[in-house]
Amino acid sequence: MKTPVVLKFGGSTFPTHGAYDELARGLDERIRSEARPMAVVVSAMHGETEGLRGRLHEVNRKPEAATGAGLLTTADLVSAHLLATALHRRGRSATVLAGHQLGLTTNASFLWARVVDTDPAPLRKALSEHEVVVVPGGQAVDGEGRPTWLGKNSSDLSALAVARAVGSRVCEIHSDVDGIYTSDPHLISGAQMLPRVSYNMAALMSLYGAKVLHRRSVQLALRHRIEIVLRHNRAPYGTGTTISGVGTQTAAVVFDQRSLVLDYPDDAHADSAHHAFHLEGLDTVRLNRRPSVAVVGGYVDTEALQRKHGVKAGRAAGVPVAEVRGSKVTMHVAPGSEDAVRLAQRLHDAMDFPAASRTGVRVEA
Ligand SMILES: Nc1ncnc2c1ncn2[C@@H]1O[C@H](COP(=O)(O)OP(=O)(O)O)[C@@H](O)[C@H]1O
Ligand SMILES: N[C@@H](CC(=O)OP(=O)(O)O)C(=O)O
Repeated sequence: MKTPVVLKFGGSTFPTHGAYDELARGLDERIRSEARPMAVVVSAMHGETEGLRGRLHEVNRKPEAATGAGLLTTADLVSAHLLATALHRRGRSATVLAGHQLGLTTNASFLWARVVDTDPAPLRKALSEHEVVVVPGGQAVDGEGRPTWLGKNSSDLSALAVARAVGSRVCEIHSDVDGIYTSDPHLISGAQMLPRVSYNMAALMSLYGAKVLHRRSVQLALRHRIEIVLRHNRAPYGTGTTISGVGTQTAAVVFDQRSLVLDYPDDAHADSAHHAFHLEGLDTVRLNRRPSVAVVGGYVDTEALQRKHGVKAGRAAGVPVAEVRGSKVTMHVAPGSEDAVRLAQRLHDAMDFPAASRTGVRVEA
């Protein structure tokens, strides 16, 4: 079998049901030109996962984690089947490999599970029998076969896990932006696309909230030397950033309006909270100039987690904005999410980017 192509399409690809046929058309053309089997990881339609979370909490305000994982991951499964059926309509042979069929086994940390074992056999078999294998992002199972979730926005991680399992040297991640920019291009004017970014810089930027890439997916790529190519999710699927071992020193202003800084009475309390969040598999940053922890990306019940670990609850202090200059990061804290955008714009305006690269910014909303 030829080495499969591994592609991921994020939730922003599917604003409407018509988008499944549009993508099926693009994949159909690619199969015709490349004649290689294709593994396509897809995320849930925009808003579906959070819609399910809302429904879950309406029925039970404190659901068990295993139930959360079982329910929330179904949104991506719906998306996978919609893409498969769109491909069938175009005469392509496609199948869906859900979490329980995929060969990814995780620990039992149901909502932020970590992969502990990968069996490539199911993927290889499916790829030898079908032109396209569609994989719902974020899904896996624990050692007892119970559904687990790799966490919020974890389809990128699924894509890298699939690339690793099938031996692909490249994984293409498609989103509503064509690459990593010097700041969120939808919020910060003058943000510039970075054509080549090193694994370390990409991991650092995603740790501080550049949500175009999931941090653990970059770590997996680095460990197995898989190149990540970021592309736009609409035809002609323009390529922006390539992430590999090579990349120039970068300046950037990174933030996510959902992130939160928690202040603690002293360093010891902040350290315990940071440790507790880490044990839960969450991305948190311990600020070094104050007894605080930044919980990056939101969607976390920080109070419940602190209670679970017997940690004194931190006080919400605002939204972290990271000023990155090479490997040096300065953390700023904005009082609210709108202030974070204004602060990020000011910091970005003050950065000295070469004039030539101010042109050529490609963002399609
Ligand atoms: N530095 C950055 N570079 C590029 N995109 C960024 C950056 N910081 C934040 N983003 C945001 O990441 C978004 C893409 O990630 P995401 O919403 O998870 O897409 P998808 O649903 O396709 O997976 C973009 O719409 C952009 O607003
Ligand atoms: N169900 C996932 C889908 C996902 O990973 O999203 P995206 O690829 O769009 O970031 C989530 O909402 O977390």
